[in-house]
Amino acid sequence: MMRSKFLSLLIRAPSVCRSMSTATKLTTIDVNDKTGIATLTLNRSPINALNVELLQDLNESIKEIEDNKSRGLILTSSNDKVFSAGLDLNEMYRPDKDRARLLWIKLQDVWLALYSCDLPTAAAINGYAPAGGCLLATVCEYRVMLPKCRIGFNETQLGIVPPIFCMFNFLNVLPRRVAERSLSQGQMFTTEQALQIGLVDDVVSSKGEALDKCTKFIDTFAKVNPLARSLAKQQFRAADLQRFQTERAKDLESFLAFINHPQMQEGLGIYLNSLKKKQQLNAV
Ligand SMILES: CCCCC/C=C\C/C=C\CC/C=C/CC(=O)SCCNC(=O)CCNC(=O)[C@H](O)C(C)(C)COP(=O)(O)OP(=O)(O)OC[C@H]1O[C@@H](n2cnc3c(N)ncnc32)[C@H](O)[C@@H]1OP(=O)(O)O
Repeated sequence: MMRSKFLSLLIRAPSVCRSMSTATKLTTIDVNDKTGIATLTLNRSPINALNVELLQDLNESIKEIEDNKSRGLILTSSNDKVFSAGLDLNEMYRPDKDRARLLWIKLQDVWLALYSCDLPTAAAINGYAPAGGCLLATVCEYRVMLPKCRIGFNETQLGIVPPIFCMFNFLNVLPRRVAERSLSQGQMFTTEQALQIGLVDDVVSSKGEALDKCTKFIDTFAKVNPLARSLAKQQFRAADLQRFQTERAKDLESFLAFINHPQMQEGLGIYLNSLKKKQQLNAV
């Protein structure tokens, strides 16, 4: 009797989360001991702009989660309004050349690590996800998003050619025609539009609900052999990965040439200024 009561208490005990990363990092990992699923949280205040250090921490966290044999990976943000603002424009404006090179290499590494990740991946998009933010969300296999946010690749609106990995992500998620049009127009979608075109799988009203939906998605693989699942995923993605490896060095040089172009620098300065001005206007 005592034993069965003890057992039932154990069964009903709330799930316990273990933290795997140190507090000094710009990412945190929480592994739910009950589900075995790791939640990887972007934690660079104020807007999770992707600088060298955040990308480095993301790479290390993804590896840590894979090495610890988690059952799945959920990507989210600690900010309740912004999932990620994309690349940190300050790393590209009047750049330190070595850091700019490192920035792009680390972005490529993060994309590669998530695109080829052995685990099922899901994004709980709890805020705005422009450009690099959209890259992180769409590299995952499943997405849920909070209402009244925006997501998309706005690169062409900024005069930037979206790199090939943006195209791979969109082609995995959207019909080809929609992917091509939205990338070439630099469209930003509202949450509701994103749901309508299939850019996100579901809309939820809170971050907690987003994490629950992502957990449920990862649970759909519970009875599937992990090796078979992972190899099936690799099979779908192999051609993109091969093309990426062939073009990665050229992609890096194009990025560096592009951001070092005087016109691009002028445009970036104006854009950064307009973002700051927006805040000044809000304060008036
Ligand atoms: C085949 C071969 C091809 C090779 C390819 C070749 C070349 C490719 C070349 C280049 C590719 C470069 C790719 C770039 C991808 C990117 O990710 S670029 C980044 C795009 N991101 C944006 O445009 C987002 C802009 N920001 C916003 O829309 C809003 O800030 C927000 C995210 C919606 C948040 O709004 P919120 O109201 O909460 O905050 P604020 O707007 O007040 O911002 C706070 C603070 O942060 C500054 N800021 C905003 N975004 C960025 C950013 N991305 N980087 C750095 N700083 C940013 C903003 O200025 C405020 O600053 P403060 O006033 O000083 O506090």
